[in-house]
Amino acid sequence: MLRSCTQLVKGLTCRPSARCRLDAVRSRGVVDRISLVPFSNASVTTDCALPNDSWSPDMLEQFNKFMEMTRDGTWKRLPSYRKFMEKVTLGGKEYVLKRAPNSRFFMRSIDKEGLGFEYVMFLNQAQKRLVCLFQPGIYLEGPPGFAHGGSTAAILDSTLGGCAFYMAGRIMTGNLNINYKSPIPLGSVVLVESKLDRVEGRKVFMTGHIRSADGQTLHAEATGKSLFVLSQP
Ligand SMILES: CCCCCCCCCC(=O)SCCNC(=O)CCNC(=O)[C@H](O)C(C)(C)COP(=O)(O)OP(=O)(O)OC[C@H]1O[C@@H](n2cnc3c(N)ncnc32)[C@H](O)[C@@H]1OP(=O)(O)O
Repeated sequence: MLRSCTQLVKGLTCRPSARCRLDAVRSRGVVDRISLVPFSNASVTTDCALPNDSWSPDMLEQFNKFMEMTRDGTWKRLPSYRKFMEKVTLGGKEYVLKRAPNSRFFMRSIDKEGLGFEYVMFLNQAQKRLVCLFQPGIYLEGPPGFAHGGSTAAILDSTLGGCAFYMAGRIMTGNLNINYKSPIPLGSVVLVESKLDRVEGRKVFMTGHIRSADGQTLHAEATGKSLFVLSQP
């Protein structure tokens, strides 16, 4: 656990409090082509894709590495909220997404930091890639000490779906094929990689995999049959 993220988040300053306010991160490295408007309720508008005290040194190291790559604009950090966005501007067109008043975005539904899905996503539009740094918390347990396969599917779905969304438009998951290769230890840091393979009409084909942060272990892979279907125009 961290004492403070002041020293660990390279080039950025924040108060050494439980909730770091990384304004410097918020103001850069965020997707500009697409505008996402979160709900106005303060309890759900905190950007969760920023370091908090539950992040391990390995998670921070990976975060710093990707933040460095946002400097020249090739990679963008994606903000993330407890409630999903209410408006999306995509390719100049605005979509209003109606949500139930007390609903939560599934991936951010556990309030206490570090217990559920801790993650941050980075998008590379030129390469049609989205990478997610993921640290599974103890509420995601399946086999003793390891992440539940459903949580692995959820982070793959969100990463591949996010990539399909940012690269192609509004989608629904039609089919997600996963081969589970090696269990993911709770509290470890893994890299979830996704890439847009091809678009055929309304079908968006994606590939992806999950590796340990050191690259040595392949935890899971999503095959080329994984399919996201674009909404009807
Ligand atoms: C930054 C964070 C971003 C977060 C991203 C969030 C990602 C999470 C996304 C989700 O969790 S979505 C929720 C889970 N998914 C669903 O509940 C979807 C349920 N299924 C449906 O709503 C519909 O079946 C679907 C929209 C997927 C497709 O129905 P449509 O009536 O719009 O399309 P249609 O059935 O006409 O199929 C269009 C094409 O896709 C093909 N297709 C559809 N489903 C398929 C399937 N399962 N396997 C293979 N092909 C499929 C279909 O054959 C056809 O191909 P062709 O154009 O070549 O004829």
